[in-house]
Amino acid sequence: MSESIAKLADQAARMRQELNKYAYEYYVKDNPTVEDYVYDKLYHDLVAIEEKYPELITSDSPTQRVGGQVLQGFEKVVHDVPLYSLNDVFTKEEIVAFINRVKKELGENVTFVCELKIDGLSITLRYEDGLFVRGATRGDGTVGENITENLKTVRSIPLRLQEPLTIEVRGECFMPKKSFVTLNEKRDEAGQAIFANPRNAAAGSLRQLDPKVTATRNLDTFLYTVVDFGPLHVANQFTALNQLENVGFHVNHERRLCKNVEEIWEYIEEFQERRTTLPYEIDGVVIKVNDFHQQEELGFTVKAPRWAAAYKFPPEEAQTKLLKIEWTI
Ligand SMILES: NC(=O)c1cc2c(=O)c3cc(F)ccc3oc2nc1N
Repeated sequence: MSESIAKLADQAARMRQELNKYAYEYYVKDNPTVEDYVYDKLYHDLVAIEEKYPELITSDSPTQRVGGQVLQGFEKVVHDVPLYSLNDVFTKEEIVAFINRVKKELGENVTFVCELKIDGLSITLRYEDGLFVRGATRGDGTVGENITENLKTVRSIPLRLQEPLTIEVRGECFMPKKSFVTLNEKRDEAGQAIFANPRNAAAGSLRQLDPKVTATRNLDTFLYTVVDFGPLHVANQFTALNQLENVGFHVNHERRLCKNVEEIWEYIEEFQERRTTLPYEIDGVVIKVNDFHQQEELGFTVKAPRWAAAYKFPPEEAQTKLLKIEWTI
């Protein structure tokens, strides 16, 4: 590589770092430090360099987010570690039973983490030396579909982590409510079938064979699990979530440490109230034992972790029916 090309390569690398930093501030920290036109100008200048010298293009360049070719289909991906589902609970009594069972096995010294249950699609993301190498759907928990090209178009998914980590992380890909309304308005105007809910719209958008279509759907993510938490050097779920955000992932901020059923129920009631005001759909609250060693002690059943429970909100229409019944009595 000649002297001037080497200098250009360095300049392009610095531009990518700057652009990825702006994207992290905007999509992950929700706290942009520059106006959009600054980002757009720098992005435009990087595209100009890469168009002139394609050999300088790297996989983590933001210009590579919207993939090239339309796929014929999705390759199968076998998950080294299965993506389990969660045991659902529907009442406070069932939460009490869950907490009592956990405390019976672990003793009284247990802390729980409550997280919002995002109503999207489970995804798993693999990084090697900090670079995004593969993204897949949950599928049946053991075999999913390789949707890397489509996930690369999701702006909150980092193409390069802030540290050169080799890890696999899991989370939810979802369509924000505002994007869902706009998409359905456009589809309705175009005489196309509209999506029933944001979850279906996200599923339909991730199953597009043409990444250029996925790129228009304004999908977002919240990550919540590190498959092998070794590289992150964290001992519990709460710090794992903080670390996931520090290395570049979008993590939901409404997470809360709870010591007992009362605190858990307080969190549930708060978000049952706030549910309609959130910019994304949730269908409940996930309650997890916080300490990873205690999680390992409890382990898994065939289908679900014994150290977590998903409290499901009553469906909204049922809630209004309930209100009506109370009113007539
Ligand atoms: N939809 C969600 O927002 C959400 C989902 C899961 C899971 O499905 C899940 C499945 C497991 F086997 C273990 C932990 C989990 O944690 C989770 N945490 C969340 N916040």
